[in-house]
Amino acid sequence: MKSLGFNFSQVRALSGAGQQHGSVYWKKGSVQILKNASSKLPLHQSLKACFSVSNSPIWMDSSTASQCSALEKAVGGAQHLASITGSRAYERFTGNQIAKIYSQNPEVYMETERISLVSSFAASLFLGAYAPIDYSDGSGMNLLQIWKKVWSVSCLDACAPGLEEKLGCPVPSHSVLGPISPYYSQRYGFSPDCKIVAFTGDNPASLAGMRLQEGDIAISLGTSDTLFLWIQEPTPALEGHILCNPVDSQTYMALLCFKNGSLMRERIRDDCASGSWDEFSKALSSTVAGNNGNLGFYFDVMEITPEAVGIHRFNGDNQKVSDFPKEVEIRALIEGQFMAKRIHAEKLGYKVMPRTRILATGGASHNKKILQVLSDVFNAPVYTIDTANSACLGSAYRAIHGLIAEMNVSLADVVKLAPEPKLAVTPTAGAEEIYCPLLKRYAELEQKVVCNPASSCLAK
Ligand SMILES: Nc1ncnc2c1ncn2[C@@H]1O[C@H](COP(=O)(O)OP(=O)(O)O)[C@@H](O)[C@H]1O
Ligand SMILES: O=C(CO)[C@@H](O)[C@H](O)COP(=O)(O)O
Repeated sequence: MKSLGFNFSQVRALSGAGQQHGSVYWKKGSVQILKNASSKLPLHQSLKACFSVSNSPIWMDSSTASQCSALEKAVGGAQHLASITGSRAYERFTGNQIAKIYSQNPEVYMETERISLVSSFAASLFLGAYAPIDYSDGSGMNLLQIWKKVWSVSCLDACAPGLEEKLGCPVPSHSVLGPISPYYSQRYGFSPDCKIVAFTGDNPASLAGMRLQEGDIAISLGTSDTLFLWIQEPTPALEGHILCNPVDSQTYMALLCFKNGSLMRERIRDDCASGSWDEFSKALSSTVAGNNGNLGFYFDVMEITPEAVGIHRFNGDNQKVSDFPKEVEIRALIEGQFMAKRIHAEKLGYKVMPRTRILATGGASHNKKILQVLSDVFNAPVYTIDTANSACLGSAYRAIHGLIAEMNVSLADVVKLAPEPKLAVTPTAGAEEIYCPLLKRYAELEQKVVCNPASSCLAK
């Protein structure tokens, strides 16, 4: 941006977002190095000795099953943990990741003075000091008591000793953390008055960028697929996550995460469409809604929602088949991914209503043929915003909001002049009649492919 001539001196506030759940481990004494970083050097040179863990765990890590069981046991069971933190124990959630580091490398843990999320890590760079974790991204750790918005002592104690001190106090997501560090004003020309507003997770930032309203459903088609809703009175359950709302601390956000998103679509695109999205889209156009009853489950890696792995194809008579013609495979993948989203959103209590709007974002939301299937499966119109990078736009909105949020101004008021989402596609006539019975079949077949203790996932 500097070499493009961007005028940093005009920036009044900035915020940002990071993939949720990942964690960064700062070595004892690092805060001084961060504070005193020389503006003559790039940050990576000044900070290279600051980290006690060199490979930070990210959300795709699922190696903490034993820590998850221990956490659920320590607090009185999976539902009880969900009632406290909004989610039962998940492998990628930061508390379980920290517990693993502590149990495998206690000396590394003891050497760590601060643990940041990806979001609060990035905020720390701009602040030149350790930035607090915001309530919304903090809800993805299995550590935050989401009702009182304080760390849960029983969860902290179950994960590692002395953890509260290493996490710092969580703050409302709209908090102004302080002015930008001298490093950034000297090196890039920011005004020393530029404010840093708490950073948050990518999905919470997307909720802000899409200006989600109650009743809307947001579907992000990025590396992972996620689905999120704005809710007033959540009931945390054994499936899905409840997070504090990033733009309104009194309300909540429900989130479902599907690990087999774009990477799965890319794999089928490479196998069945010569690696071309155009060819992939043509296959969707050349096949009929409902795929003549053929449907499939495509999980190259262990899925989060539902817990299942492997590729499972069924013909119209519910018989398992080993392959489909290429075009049928492509439609089965996309229909299957969207049917799963609708079924699991409905399990969370969401109902598709006549006024339902689906707001689509993420890389695959550029693809109209994919959006058409989404619209047909949900029988609802799909909208997109000009930029598919809603997490980035949401960070800009949140930065402006942070400057005046204390005056009780809502984010909706701050961004009311921003362009409205654009209608991308509407449901095809007759889609509801096709997908109603298919959704029922998909839900029944899903029961056959999910992992449960009585059956091996891989054997099916
Ligand atoms: N035309 C397209 N059709 C379908 N998927 C696409 C298309 N263009 C990009 N993508 C997908 O978008 C993904 C990236 O989405 P993005 O939202 O940037 O990811 P992230 O969640 O990592 O931020 C890529 O993995 C790619 O598969
Ligand atoms: O784990 C989750 C949400 O719970 C992921 O959605 C991550 O937040 C990162 O997503 P991508 O940006 O890689 O899709």
